[in-house]
Amino acid sequence: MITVRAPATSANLGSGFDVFGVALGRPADVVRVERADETTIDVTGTGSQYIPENPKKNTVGAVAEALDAPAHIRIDKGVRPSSGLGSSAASAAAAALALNELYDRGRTREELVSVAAKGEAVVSGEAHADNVAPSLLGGFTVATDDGVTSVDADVPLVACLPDIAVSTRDARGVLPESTTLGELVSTVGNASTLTVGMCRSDPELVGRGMDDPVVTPARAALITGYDEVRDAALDAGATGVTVSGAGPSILAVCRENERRRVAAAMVESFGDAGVDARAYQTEIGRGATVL
Ligand SMILES: Nc1ncnc2c1ncn2[C@@H]1O[C@H](COP(=O)(O)OP(=O)(O)OP(=O)(O)O)[C@@H](O)[C@H]1O
Ligand SMILES: N[C@@H](CCO)C(=O)O
Repeated sequence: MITVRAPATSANLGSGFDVFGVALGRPADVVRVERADETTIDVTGTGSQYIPENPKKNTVGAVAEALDAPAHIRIDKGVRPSSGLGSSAASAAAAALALNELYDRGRTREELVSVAAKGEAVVSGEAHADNVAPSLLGGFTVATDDGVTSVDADVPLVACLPDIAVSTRDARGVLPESTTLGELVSTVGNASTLTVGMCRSDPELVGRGMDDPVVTPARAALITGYDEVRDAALDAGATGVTVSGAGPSILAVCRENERRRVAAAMVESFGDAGVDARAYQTEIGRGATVL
């Protein structure tokens, strides 16, 4: 039996839609695999009642098929589904690393990114790698059609998860089909600022570089209280705030000693909007680990 812990992740970071991602220190999924003649799946943990155990509908089923590695797979969910914290990707990343070990397939972590992304296609119809890449590799990742690059970064974060669900499929449905040249220039500038900030582990630059004039405004409308929660986080000292992945979680970047204050302000502001929420005070973390 092989057991793997794979972390939650935050994709997009505003200006890096479908490209940027970071691994979070917590929460995480834990996946156990044992060889079997055919794949079966059991799911326990947070939100497990909403997750299909049919291998054709669960992200780990697609991973087992891609690696030709049938197994009994037990998923203990620490990352709530439809959270914007890469829940479906955490299971897929953990399964990819675990099944690679179990069947001695010899794939590198970089090679496993495209395997785990096949799991994401089961959920949203497209094989995005921007959550599975950081969940496997850790740190800050840049996933493009040409492959994945990553860098370790030390940046304090708060991920605030409201008690509402937004599916990736629905959140992609509200996106504009085109953008202006001015918005393109601004997005490239911000994404570049953010990347330099990650290389320097500089929360000021990372926060400033998260601004995005195209995707985030369209999605904010799906999250009750978004504008108020963002303003509360900024007032409490966050250097930047954006929608985490496809939402509804909201991600704030801050300095080390301001995480607690930012987390409290975000939860209180969601409360004022009539929405229960919890905040993870975390940081950019490492990738999946074999336990
Ligand atoms: N192993 C799994 N873990 C979690 N969700 C799964 C899994 N397999 C299939 N799903 C389905 O995927 C959907 C959740 O995925 P979705 O991409 O919408 O959310 P997310 O992974 O939390 O968010 P994001 O990708 O925006 O960070 C739910 O409908 C859930 O039933
Ligand atoms: N980049 C993806 C992440 C969620 O799977 C999106 O924002 O739709």
